Amino acid sequence: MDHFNYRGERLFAEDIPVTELAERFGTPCYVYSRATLERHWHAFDRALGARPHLICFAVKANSNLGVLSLLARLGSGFDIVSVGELERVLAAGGEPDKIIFSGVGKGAAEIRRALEAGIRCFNVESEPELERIADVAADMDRVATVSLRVNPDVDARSHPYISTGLKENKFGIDIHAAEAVYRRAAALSHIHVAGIDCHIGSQLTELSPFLDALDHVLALADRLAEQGIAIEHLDLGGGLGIRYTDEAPPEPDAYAEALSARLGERDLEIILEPGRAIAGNAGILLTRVEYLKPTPTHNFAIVDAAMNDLLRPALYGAEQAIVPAVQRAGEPLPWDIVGPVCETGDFLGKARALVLAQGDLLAVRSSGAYGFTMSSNYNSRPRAAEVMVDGDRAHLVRRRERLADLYADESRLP
Ligand SMILES: Cc1ncc(COP(=O)(O)O)c(C=O)c1O
Ligand SMILES: N[C@@H](CCCC[NH3+])C(=O)O
Repeated sequence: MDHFNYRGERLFAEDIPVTELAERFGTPCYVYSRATLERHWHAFDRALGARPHLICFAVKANSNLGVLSLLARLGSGFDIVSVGELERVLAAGGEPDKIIFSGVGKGAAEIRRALEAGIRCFNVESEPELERIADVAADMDRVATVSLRVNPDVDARSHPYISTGLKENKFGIDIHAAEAVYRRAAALSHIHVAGIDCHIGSQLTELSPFLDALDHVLALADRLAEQGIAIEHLDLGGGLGIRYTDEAPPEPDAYAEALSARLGERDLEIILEPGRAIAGNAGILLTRVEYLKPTPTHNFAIVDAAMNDLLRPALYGAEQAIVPAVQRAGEPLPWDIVGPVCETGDFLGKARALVLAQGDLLAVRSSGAYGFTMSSNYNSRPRAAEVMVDGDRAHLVRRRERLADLYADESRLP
C-alpha cells in the first residue's frame, strides 16, 4: 500500500477509489490518509533520533479530532494558538504536558485554562504577555513554564503573509531586546524559564533561513548561560515546506541533520512544531464540476468547492495541483477552476490544462493542511465533510454541516 508523500507523488490512498468516496460522502469533501499522516509524523520523530526531542504538531494546520487523536496515539505533542485548539487536543486525547501554547494575543482566560490543564510551556511573544502569565499563575498559585519567542530578523523567503521572522512582523520579541526580558522572567516567582522559541515562517523551501535563525538563537542561549539563565530546550517552530507543484523542499532528515551539526554536543531538547509538512500532502479536497462555462476569453469550470472551503488560492495566490479522478481522452483546454461564491477571487486554480465534462470529479491535492481549518461559512455555505481513509476503509471524521447548523444558534429579534 502506498500513499502520498511530501513530494505529493501519490495522489490517493489506492485501496479506495476516490469516486467511491465521493459517492458515499458527497462533495465537496476533504479526504485524509491515516498511513501518510503517520508516516510523516514518524519521519520527523525519527529524524531527530536519539537527541531528546518532542514533535508538536501545529494544530492550526489541521484540527480535525480524527487527525489529532491519531497523532496523540503516536505520542505527538501539539502546538496550539488558542483555547479552542487546546480543548480540541484534550478532547482528542492529547497529553497536556506535551502541549505548547504559541500566539501573540493569549487572553487571561486562555492562560488560566492552559495552566489548569497543565500544559508544558507558553511561548511568550511580548513583555506584557509575560507579566499577564505571571499574574494569572500567581493568582492560581501555580508556576508557568515559558519560552520566549524571539524574532531573529531572518527572511524566510516565503509568501509575505506567512513570513514571521522579520523585525517588521508582529511576532516574537526582538532578539536584541530578549535578554532583558529573560532577566525579568527569571526574576518572577511564578515563572520558570525553560526555553527559547523561534518560528520564522511557513512553507520554507530552503534550509538556510532556518540555520541562520538557529545561529542567532544559539548565540542568545550562550549569552543567557553567561548570566546564569540556563536554557533547557530550543523550540524551532514549524515551517518546513512541501511540494505543491514543483517546489523541492528539504526532507525532515536533511533538516534534522543540519540542525544536529549546528547543535553539536549541546545538551538541549529540541522541539519542532511542524504542521504543513505532516498534514499537507496527507489530504485532498474532492469537488465535482457543476457546469462548464466557456466564454470568449476564459473557460470556466464551476465546481462545488469554493474559496470558503479552500482559501489558499484566493488569499495567497497559492497553486495546488488539480487532477481529474478519471482521465478523459481528448485535447486539453485551459480551465479556470472556480467556485460558486460571489467573488472574482473565488478560484481554486487558473488556466489548468484539463479535459473536462460536467459532473467530473476533481481532486485538489496538498489540501490536508490549512484547508478545512481555514474554511468558513461565507455565502452561507455549509462546511465540507472530512473523511479518513485507513487501508481499505474510510470513515467520516466530521460530517458535512447541515443547513440548519448555519443558523441553529442565532435568533430573530423579539
Ligand atoms: C508558531 C507556529 N508554529 C508552527 C507553525 C506551523 O507551521 P508549518 O505548518 O509551516 O509547519 C506555525 C505556522 O506557520 C506557527 O505560527
Ligand atoms: N495558512 C497558511 C499558513 C499559515 C501559517 C500559520 N502560522 C497557508 O495556508 O499557507
